[in-house]
Amino acid sequence: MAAKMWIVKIGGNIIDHSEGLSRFLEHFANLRGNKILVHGGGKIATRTAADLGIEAVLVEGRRITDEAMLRVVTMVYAGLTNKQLVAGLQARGCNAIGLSGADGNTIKAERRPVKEIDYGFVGDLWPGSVDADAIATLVAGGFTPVFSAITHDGRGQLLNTNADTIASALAVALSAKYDTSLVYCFEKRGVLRNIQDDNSVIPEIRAAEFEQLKMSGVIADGMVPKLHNAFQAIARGVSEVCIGHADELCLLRQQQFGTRMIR
Ligand SMILES: Nc1ncnc2c1ncn2[C@@H]1O[C@H](COP(=O)(O)OP(=O)(O)O)[C@@H](O)[C@H]1O
Ligand SMILES: CC(=O)N[C@@H](CCC(=O)OP(=O)(O)O)C(=O)O
Repeated sequence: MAAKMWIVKIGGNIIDHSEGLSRFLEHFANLRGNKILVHGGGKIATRTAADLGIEAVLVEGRRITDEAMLRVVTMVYAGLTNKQLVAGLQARGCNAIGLSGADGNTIKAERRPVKEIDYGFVGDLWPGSVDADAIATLVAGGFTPVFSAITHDGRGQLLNTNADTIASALAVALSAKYDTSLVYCFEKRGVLRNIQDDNSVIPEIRAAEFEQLKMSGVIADGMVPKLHNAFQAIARGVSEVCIGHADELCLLRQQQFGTRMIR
């Protein structure tokens, strides 16, 4: 039987709160089996850009990334945030190694083609984007990779890539080698039937129900692309995808964590 691999993604709201982040890092460090952490940090990038007099523009949840914004997101995601997470995990006995997609050529992207909107230096992934062999070598060496939302095109250009998409692509690629679970951690207890009610967690969502929940407005905003990535992963062979609160990561093993996606 293939060895277990957990791909865990944390969103910007968790990274932004030091106490919640400490609790999450503790849970993640204690998670048994092979594991990879993927992080965003969108809120911090927006704040840092504002401090530098650069306005953030997001279209359908994707950041328009001109040269100045690329410098900011590279500094924030691949720099400060990544290194703080790595240091936090090292302090908890987890041998983390921080990576962008350029490091070890682990994740290659293509600049998003200009249609109605020019997103600038935003990278899209394709099925061959992830070098699963390179990542497996690090994992076999005892390292826990921590991926930021920065990739490259292989021709010297760094690109900003949505962290949920990176997590999904990693899970799909690593499914060929491991029994892979993809876990999205955020600040709510799962996909909620009523966004005002933290106890209205929907335990399971089937692919067929996703459209219906979107149409009725139960699922909105950032949850739409997140679930799209989740179902794409399931459709492409990932064993398990779930979404829940960063504080409840310890419930994963008991299968009591948040919302589970079903094919
Ligand atoms: N039904 C829902 N259940 C939970 N969250 C939802 C739902 N519909 C919309 N959302 C919103 O989706 C957000 C998560 O998406 P996003 O902000 O992109 O997450 P992250 O930055 O953590 O990856 C939540 O903060 C919440 O406001
Ligand atoms: C292209 C694009 O939009 N990239 C994202 C990458 C960070 C991210 O995904 O962060 P969260 O998980 O905190 O949202 C951005 O710059 O916001």
